[in-house]
Amino acid sequence: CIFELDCSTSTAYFSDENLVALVSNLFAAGTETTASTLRWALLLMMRYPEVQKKVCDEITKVVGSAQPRIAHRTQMPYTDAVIHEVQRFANILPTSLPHATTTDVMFKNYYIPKGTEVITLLTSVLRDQTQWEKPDTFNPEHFLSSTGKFIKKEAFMPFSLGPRMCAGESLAKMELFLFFTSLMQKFIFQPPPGVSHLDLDLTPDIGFTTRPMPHKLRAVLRA
Ligand code: HEM
Repeated sequence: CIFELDCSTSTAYFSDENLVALVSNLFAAGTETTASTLRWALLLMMRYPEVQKKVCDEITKVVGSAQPRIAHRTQMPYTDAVIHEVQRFANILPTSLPHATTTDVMFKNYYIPKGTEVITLLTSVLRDQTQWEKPDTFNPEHFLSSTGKFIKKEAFMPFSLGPRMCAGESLAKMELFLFFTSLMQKFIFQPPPGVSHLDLDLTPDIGFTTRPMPHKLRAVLRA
């Protein structure tokens, strides 16, 4: 079970109770995460208008006025890099989910007995100074080669790793691409009148997921 639901009261796999827990978990795991990432994306586009402009230019060139489709992604390295960098920078689940050792483990000279709760810190990888040129700065170039091609990075693991990594990774990636490009195709996002983009505060709010602070934004219809 993930989040707050307790599945320990039923022993049968296919009980109503289990079904309700599973469906609730899917909603909990699948909505807040994607929504928070998109909120970060809009805030970062307001904060970095030059990045937003490049995304819009790529959308105009590749998608035009058509409905964005997942097949467009491979032709849109800049937008792909921006979405990856939003996820890296936003780091929405910094401590992933708690796990427990199923056997006694020796790890880097530490003895961890069976049944010990283990919390992995995804921040330590997503902001690793040895892996990223500017770990604490929003910088889509982290995912771009010198010729503008998208490059995969081993240290990109906002969905965690291993057998219990995020079950919705592919769905989440599709959702992020389609929602983000559809919004950027239709609107330019700007701070409200009188607020400079340089003054936008990127300090995260406090909570189980790392969300941005509440911000006002202006969505101007693109001509
Ligand atoms: C930006 C979006 C998302 C991020 C960053 C994210 C990240 C994560 C992370 C870090 C975990 C914990 C992995 C671990 O325990 O090691 C997780 C688990 C999980 N996620 Fe996601 N997730 C996202 C979207 C989704 C979506 C859209 C769904 C499906 C509707 C989903 C379903 C799940 C489920 C079912 C688990 C538990 C897997 C298990 O315990 O075996 N997630 N997610």
